Amino acid sequence: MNYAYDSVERELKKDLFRHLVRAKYTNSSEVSRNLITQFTDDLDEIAYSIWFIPNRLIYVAFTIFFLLTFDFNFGGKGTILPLLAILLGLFVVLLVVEMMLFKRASKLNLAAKKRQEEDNKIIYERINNLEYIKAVSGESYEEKKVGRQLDSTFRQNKKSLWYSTMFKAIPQYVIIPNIPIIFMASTLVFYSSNPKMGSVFLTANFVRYFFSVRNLNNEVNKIIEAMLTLDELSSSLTIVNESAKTLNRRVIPAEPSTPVPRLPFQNGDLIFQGVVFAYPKRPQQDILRNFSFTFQQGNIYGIAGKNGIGKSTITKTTLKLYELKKGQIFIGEHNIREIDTINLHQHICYQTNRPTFFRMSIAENVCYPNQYDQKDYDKLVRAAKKVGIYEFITKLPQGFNTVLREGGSDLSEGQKQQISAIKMFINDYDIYILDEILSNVHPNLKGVILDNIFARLKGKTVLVIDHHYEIFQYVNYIYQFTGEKLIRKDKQEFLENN
Ligand SMILES: Nc1ncnc2c1ncn2[C@@H]1O[C@H](COP(=O)(O)OP(=O)(O)OP(=O)(O)O)[C@@H](O)[C@H]1O
Repeated sequence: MNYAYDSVERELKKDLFRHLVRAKYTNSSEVSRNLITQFTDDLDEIAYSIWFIPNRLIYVAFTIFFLLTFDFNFGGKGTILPLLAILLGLFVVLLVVEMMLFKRASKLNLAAKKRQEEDNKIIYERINNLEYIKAVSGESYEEKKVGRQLDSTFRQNKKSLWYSTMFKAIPQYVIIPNIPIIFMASTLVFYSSNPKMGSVFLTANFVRYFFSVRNLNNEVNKIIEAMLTLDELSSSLTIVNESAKTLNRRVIPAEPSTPVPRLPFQNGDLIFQGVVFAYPKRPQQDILRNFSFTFQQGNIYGIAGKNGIGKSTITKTTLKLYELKKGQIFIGEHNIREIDTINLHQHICYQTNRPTFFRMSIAENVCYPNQYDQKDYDKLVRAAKKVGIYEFITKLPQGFNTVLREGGSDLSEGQKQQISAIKMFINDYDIYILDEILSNVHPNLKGVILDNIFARLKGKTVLVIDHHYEIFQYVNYIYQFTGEKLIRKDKQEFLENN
């Protein structure tokens, strides 16, 4: 009874978490992006809708016309011409300043929009795959970091909003409204010489000033509103972060129902360029320290190294389970940062001594994240035979359709490793990472399975990480990992001495 109640509660929490992460985060980020885009577009539109240059030229024409109706010889101290020249000069200066600010504002807006789009792309990708990552690897995938990144995007958005406001609104609503004031002041000087025309001119400028100020007021309100909305979104994000922390984090398998199209890779070279990496929990302790290396397609690399040196970390960074501190990782010409995580995992076969299983059938599990197709059944049978698990599966009541318990707790460790190895035969990957595979399989059987596996992996990029060096007889090169570099070892000598 209690158990049932607990599980219902757990399901609800999972749902809530899913909702918070998927819907809320994504939504907030999108709202913020739309807000910025709409706001900057609004400013553009307003700026152009008031005629920009023609509007200012009309001011000049009117000013000249009105001034010409006044006494040329104002007080015998000179002619109208110097005054006209000053007014025109002032006008040109204002126009140039305005145009410069406008240009700067447009540039800033464009940069802000571009940055926003890039940020969003990365954030969406990470959020959308959060559960997937947890499901396939059990890695926490830096939820807190995603939250922090979102917060900083918000702060940046707010900053760019301020910039665009300063650069666009100042010329628009501070300089331009004040031009009528300048005109009004200059009119007053001549008012006595032609009160009738002076009154008309003063009224016209006053009306213009009134509308400008009213416009300014509306726009300021709009800016304040935008700022408040961003603040609200920002605090709702904090709530999401807090809730996420307290919720049950149990792994939920990502839906394998949407087939992700495979991205064509030119080649399967795996390239590390100046990679610096530390786990988010211990940010000061760099595990990969300026690590650069190219694993070439067609070669099998054996990687040895003492415990905790960072061999598996090479794998985790390749699978994009974490963000790098510095540097880049490429597959062929593609920076993995640009590749969707699920898509990336369709190119990399990651085999470990602790494989993950979901509460779904054996067939579905070994095809994941691709979908199992009935017509692949024969392939499945052939693969199961190659890894020595066919007999066992056929004895199960539903064979390959037997649904496993979450984590595969109804299988022995060796059986889990054998079933997981089926993946290498039914899917076609570019890169294979074999991290202490088949460690629980009986040595006699393990030898046969390894023969089959390495026969299958010809022409691929293969990394073999292991402390049981017998497996290194299958590799082309042996390297010792130090955290900074891979040091080449003589294969024969290594196998003889270890
Ligand atoms: N999720 C994690 N958070 C924090 N530190 C971690 C995490 N995973 C691994 N580490 C640390 O990173 C270092 C490298 O771990 P890694 O698993 O890459 O080593 P390894 O060379 O594969 O070791 P082994 O041969 O024992 O499997 C270790 O010191 C480990 O304690």
